[in-house]
Parts: sequence; structure tokens; C-alpha cells
Amino acid sequence: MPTSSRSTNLYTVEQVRRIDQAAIREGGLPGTELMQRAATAAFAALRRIWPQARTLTVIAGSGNNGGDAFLLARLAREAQWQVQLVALGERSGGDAAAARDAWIREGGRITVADMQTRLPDADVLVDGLFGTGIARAPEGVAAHLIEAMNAFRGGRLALDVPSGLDADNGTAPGPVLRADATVSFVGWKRGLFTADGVDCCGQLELDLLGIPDPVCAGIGPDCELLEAGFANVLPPRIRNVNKGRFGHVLIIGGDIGMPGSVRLAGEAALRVGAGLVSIATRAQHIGAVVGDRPELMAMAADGPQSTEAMLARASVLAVGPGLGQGAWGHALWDKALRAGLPLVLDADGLNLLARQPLPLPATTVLTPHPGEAARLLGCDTAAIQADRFAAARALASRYACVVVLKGAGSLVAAADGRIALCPFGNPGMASAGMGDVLTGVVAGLLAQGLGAWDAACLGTLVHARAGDRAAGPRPRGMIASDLFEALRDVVNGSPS
Ligand SMILES: NC(=O)C1=CN([C@@H]2O[C@H](COP(=O)(O)OP(=O)(O)OC[C@H]3O[C@@H](n4cnc5c(N)ncnc54)[C@H](OP(=O)(O)O)[C@@H]3O)[C@@H](O)[C@H]2O)[C@@H](O)CC1
Ligand SMILES: [K+]
Repeated sequence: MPTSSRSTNLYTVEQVRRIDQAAIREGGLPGTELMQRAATAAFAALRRIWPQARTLTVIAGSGNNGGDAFLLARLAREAQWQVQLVALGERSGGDAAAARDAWIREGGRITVADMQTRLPDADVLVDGLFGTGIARAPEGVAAHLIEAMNAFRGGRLALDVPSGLDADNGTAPGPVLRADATVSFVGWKRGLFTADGVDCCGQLELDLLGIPDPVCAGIGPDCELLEAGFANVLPPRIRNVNKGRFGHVLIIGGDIGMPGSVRLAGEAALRVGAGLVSIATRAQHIGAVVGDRPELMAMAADGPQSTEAMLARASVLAVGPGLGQGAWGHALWDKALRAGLPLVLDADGLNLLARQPLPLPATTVLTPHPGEAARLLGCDTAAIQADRFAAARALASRYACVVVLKGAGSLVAAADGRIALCPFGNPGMASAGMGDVLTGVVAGLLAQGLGAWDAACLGTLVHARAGDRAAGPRPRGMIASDLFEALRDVVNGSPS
């Protein structure tokens, strides 16, 4: 399990509101003080990120996110910056009303936005239009402002949440700000790290606003970030060992025309340290599988006896890469699930499960992408992406196992409701065979004795970190086998 600290905790919007309220009620921190701290933290971040900047365009909505923006505008003006302020609406509510009044009292001017508003040029733009209070897709003047902010030529700093983003789910039901940096307050909102959130926030910073830990006790978190240091959960190896100690992974799949998937999964299992890896595939694929990787063993899965002999030697199964859903694949899948061995199920292994929900072994990890998750839950892909956290939890609970829901900000969910989110990975990993590599990685970790949760968390982390290491600044054109060397580095804890 990742180590718990507030910098790795992810909260729902509701949980952050409860922390705000607890800070005000029990922590002796009035809302206006929290707002002042938020503005101070954001202005400090702005100066750090854009040290040359001296001119500012500030966009303020009518809620407390706008309040943060008014106070930041004051701070900038006090520091002799040239500040222009554009507001949505004539009035502000709650604590933001006092912030707006203070801005006006000190001679600050406000341009109230309409559909013709053009944003003044400046070095940096501050987005205080909407934070966690966004209640619906922005339309009309609000949508116009977001589009104008996206067309702004200077730097863009979002306060708390890029405007338009649903901070719970990372979805954007309408126009959304694409920020260069986001300073979030009180606690990380989980939607910043998954789905559209990963493309909207830019560089992320968190300021706890000085709310002490005891105030947050008992409130969430909903989820935890997987940290780079989690890679150390694999114990160091002693020298007096043999390969039998590190398990025997059997990869089952590779129907006619698809030997590559099992070959990739097999090498991935070896590269994270599995002792032995065998591949059960079509007879005609054996040469292709072991041809340039003689450390793999490959056998023809062409009848019940050969399958049983292979299952008897294995300690962990990975079922699904290139398996197909025909009679050959179905028979192998059925036998494998009934063997009761620790199991990773992917690709057509998942599609077969959606068609025929057999009970799964006690140690099982499912690794669906959103399309496979939709088939398993009997909904469409859009419904999965609309609330990835709920979807991952529903899958883990329905199938009583650990689930890795792949995609930007991959989620690992357990049947008891626990969730971890992987903040690593890059768009170069949206390419053929990457899922097969993840399957092999998780199976290879199960083979070394990790439980389903640890193997899924570590496997997802190691896969993403290896992807980042292999991609460097060149994610486009990265292929799955580019990860192999990097997997070996990451699983041995080599600094990047
Ligand atoms: N003490 C604290 O709590 C602290 C809070 N802090 C800050 O407060 C932020 C949360 O503030 P918040 O709750 O006031 O919500 P916020 O994001 O400003 O938006 C609400 C306003 O927008 C409006 N609106 C919504 N959707 C809309 C749409 N589609 N199109 C048009 N209008 C729309 C909505 O109007 P209504 O829905 O009523 O029409 C309402 O007026 C948080 O992110 C952080 O930055 C920090 O200072 C730390 C201390
Ligand atoms: K904002």
C-alpha cells in the first residue's frame, strides 16, 4: 500500500468541502483567512513559475474561486504589478463578496464580461472563474471566457482547478481551460489526475493552506497516489537463491496470427524478475515466440492433456493476450479459470468473462481498458469515462478481485473500495502491445510472491515509469518492446 500522507491523498470535492468547514469550525481559520492564504500561495507560485512577469490579467467568477482571484489581484497590485480584472457577473457571493469589495475600495477596476469581451494582453493570466463549485457545463459568457483564456498568448495559471473541469471525475462537459500550471488548495482533488484532468492542469502544485492534519482526520481520502518510492515493495534479493523461488508464469493466448501479444507479455514477466515463463499458444507460433527470446519456453496448447500438464507446472497464469474468443480460446480460458491459480486476466480473457461470468480465483487481477470495462459492466465506454472511480470500484466489487482500469491516470481498485491512482505514463503508451506488457509485468510480480493488490499497484507503477523512462522527450513512435530495458531499471529501483 502506498504510504499515506496529505501530499499523496486524493479527495472528492465533497471531502475537500468538509475539510474547509472543519478548518473554519474547529481549526479557528475563518473562510476569509483561507481565501487570503490561497491567494498568497498562488501569487508565490506565479512568481516562481514566471519570474519575469509584471503584468497580469485576472478572471474572476462569482463564487469563492473568484474570491481567491480578487485577493491575488490585490497582492499583485500591492507588488506594483499592472493588473486588469475581468469578472463574470456584477456580484460575488459569500466570502468572495468581501474580496471583491476590498478590490473596489482600493481603486481596482472591474470589466464585467459579455460575449464581446476580449482579454487584455499580459504576461500571465490567472483563472479564477470556476473552482470546485462548477455545477454544469459552462455556456454563454462563461464558455466565451474559457475559450478566450485558451486563446490567451501569455502563461495561464489556474486557481484550484482549471475552469470547466469537473474536479471529481476529471471530465469536461463543456469548454475547459488548458492551464500551464494549477495551484490547488487544501487537498488534491482526484479529478485533476485522470481522464481530461491530466491534459488541463499543466504543472501541479498543492498548498494545504496551513490546515493542520488533525482537522482532516476522519475525512477521506477517497484515493491515494502511487508514489515512485512504492517500487521498493519488492524485497531485495539474497544471493543464495534459485529460479524456482521467483515463480513460473504461464501466459495463455496467441491465437492464429497473434503471436506478438504473448511474446510481449512473456518477456515483460521475465524483465520484472519472474523465475520461469512459459507460453501456451498455437503450435505454429512457437518459433515466433522463442526465436529471438530463447529464455522463454513455448508449448502447443492443442488439447486437454497438454493444457493440464502446463497448468500443473505453473504458479501464476496470465490469460487473454491474443486469445481470441473462438472455441480454441474459450476452452483454454475455461480450464485456466478453473485451475484456481493466481491469475491476470486481460483482453479477450476479459471479453470472455463478460460473456460468461465464471467465479474467479481468490488472487485475480483484471486489467481492462475502458472498452473492456464497459463490456464487463454492461454499459458503454462513455459511462466508464464519466466516472472512472465508480467504474473501477464497481468492477472490483462485482468480480471480487483487484482491477486496473487503464487510461490516463490508471486506477487500481480492490473489492473493499480501496483505490490508488497512477500519475505516471505518457501518450506514447497508447500503442499496440502496451497492455500485453502490463499483463506480463503484473503476472511476473505475482510470481515473486506479491499479493493481488501490491502486484497490481506496483505493476501499474513500474509499467508507467518504464514508459516514461523509455519515452523521454520522444513519446510519439514508442513501441511496447522499448519498455523492456526500462522495466529492468525501474524494478531494480535505478534512479531515473
Ligand atoms: N472557504 C472555502 O470554502 C475556500 C474556498 N476556496 C476556493 O473556493 C472555491 C470553491 O468556491 P465555490 O464553492 O464558491 O465555487 P466556485 O468554483 O467559485 O463556483 C461557484 C460559482 O459559479 C457559479 N457556477 C457554477 N457553475 C456554473 C456554470 N456552468 N456557469 C455559470 N456559473 C456557474 C455558481 O453559481 P450558481 O450555480 O449558483 O448559478 C457560483 O456562483 C474553491 O475551488 C477554491 O478556489 C479557497 O479560497 C479556500 C477556502
Ligand atoms: K479556476
